[in-house]
Amino acid sequence: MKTGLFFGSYNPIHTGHLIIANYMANYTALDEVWLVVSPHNPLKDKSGLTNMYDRLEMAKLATENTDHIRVSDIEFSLPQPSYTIDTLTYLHEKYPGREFVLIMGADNLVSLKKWKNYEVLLKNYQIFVYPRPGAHTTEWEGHPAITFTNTPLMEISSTFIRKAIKEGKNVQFFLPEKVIDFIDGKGMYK
Ligand SMILES: Nc1ncnc2c1ncn2[C@@H]1O[C@H](COP(=O)(O)OP(=O)(O)OP(=O)(O)O)[C@@H](O)[C@H]1O
Ligand SMILES: O=C(O)c1ccc[n+]([C@@H]2O[C@H](COP(=O)([O-])O)[C@@H](O)[C@H]2O)c1
Repeated sequence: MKTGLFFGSYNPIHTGHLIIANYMANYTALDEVWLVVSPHNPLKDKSGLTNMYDRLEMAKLATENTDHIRVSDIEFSLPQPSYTIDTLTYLHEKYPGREFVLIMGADNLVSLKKWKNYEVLLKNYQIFVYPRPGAHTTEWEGHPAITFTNTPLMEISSTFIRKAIKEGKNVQFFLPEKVIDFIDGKGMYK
């Protein structure tokens, strides 16, 4: 079973994430994609980060009726910040029958050399990378662990959405209706 792991803060999950997850789960050699909600990205400041249970709930609401896409809270019970190599080691032990592949945007590949044990990660795992606007990744071209995919480019980010909500703008279609209702109901990002 080839499983793609799409790690993220998902603060909040948006249509960009969902299109990538759909593409990876249904248009590539992967059998499934797990959206792994990370409590705390080690390279990001924790202030301004919505609590992980709300981020998890939004990811679940967004993927309720999707094929081959699941949401994982596996990092909630692991030490923080969330180092991907440690999560992979844990998952490898827990699911010995699965082959895990990492999915990341080119923006994360640009900072990969700052990640904990990134050489071990590259030695033991395949990484599917898709383009993000402004991310320059030429130094990685031809690397045996890295596969660049042809997913569409979408210039949308959680930062953009949080700012738009704060400014009272309409965010319809940037994220699923159910997630918007959840955010409104809790008065988040105001
Ligand atoms: N519009 C998008 N298209 C494709 N991939 C995206 C898009 N937005 C985010 N991603 C990717 O999804 C993963 C999780 O990203 P993350 O949760 O940090 O979202 P983000 O929108 O980049 O958030 P933020 O703006 O808060 O940094 C990362 O690998 C990131 O590259
Ligand atoms: O392992 C690391 O050193 C490491 C460094 C930076 C980011 N990550 C992970 O990469 C994922 C993407 O984070 P984000 O905030 O861009 O969605 C998230 O799961 C982080 O925990 C992991």
